[in-house]
Amino acid sequence: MRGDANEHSTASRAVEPDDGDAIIEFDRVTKSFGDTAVLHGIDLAVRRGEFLTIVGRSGCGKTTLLKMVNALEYPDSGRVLVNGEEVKESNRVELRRSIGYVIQSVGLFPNMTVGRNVAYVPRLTRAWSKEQERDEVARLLTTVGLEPAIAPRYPNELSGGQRQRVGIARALAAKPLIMLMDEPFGAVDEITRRSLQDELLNLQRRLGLTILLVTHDIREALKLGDRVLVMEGGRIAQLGTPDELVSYPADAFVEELIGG
Ligand SMILES: Nc1ncnc2c1ncn2[C@@H]1O[C@H](COP(=O)(O)OP(=O)(O)OP(=O)(O)O)[C@@H](O)[C@H]1O
Repeated sequence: MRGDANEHSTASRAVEPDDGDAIIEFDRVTKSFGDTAVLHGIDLAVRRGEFLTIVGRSGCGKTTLLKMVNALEYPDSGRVLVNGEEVKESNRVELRRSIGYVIQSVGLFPNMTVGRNVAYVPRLTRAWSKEQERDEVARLLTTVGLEPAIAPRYPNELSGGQRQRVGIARALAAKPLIMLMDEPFGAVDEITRRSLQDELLNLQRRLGLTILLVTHDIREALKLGDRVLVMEGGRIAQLGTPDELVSYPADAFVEELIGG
């Protein structure tokens, strides 16, 4: 999708919510917490198989936007649709199981081995037989660049980068079509971060995943995103390909972000 000649040619044009290929749609979504308005009428369509990165200052509403996709937050007005179905009307448990969610801080279950962590959702849904479980866990650990031999270890016996990889393997185990990632590489060193980014890009292309990834790091957003959503104060400042953002920043805020 990156570099696609059919990509939107204007720098700040949002995809229309009725885009036929959309897997996630936001339709005039607003959200407040008490007196604080956090999202102001967000219109957004994320395409199937798209890697969308979301960037913006702290508190601009990135996490809230992400949480609306897996029903951790609901809009005050407007609609969020996943696969054409309104999130508000969906079965929350099924929806969450079908969407991978990777966040920086709350990671793995500390009292479970790596293997049990990875197999968590398939165990709940009895998707794997006992024999299958060992093979699938090994395959997933290998997929995210880990030795299958770490399966019996506990999370506190791993490095931060290894834990992040296990978190991604756990999310992948549920065979999600959508992955929501909130600062997934925030706590790892620069070299590990780059290698995790590269592996994630490979995985996304190989599996055709739709990924929404929140980051503070504009370089990460430009590297990973087919499109980048820049948020400012609960609004979309710009939505465009990395090239569009760099060549045609929509306003001074985006320009400063890119420049930095
Ligand atoms: N459950 C909540 N109750 C009250 N206020 C909340 C709640 N969740 C978020 N907020 C507020 O909403 C605003 C947006 O929060 P959000 O987490 O979406 O921002 P963010 O862009 O992800 O920030 P950061 O980059 O710091 O994670 C902030 O002012 C935050 O304090």
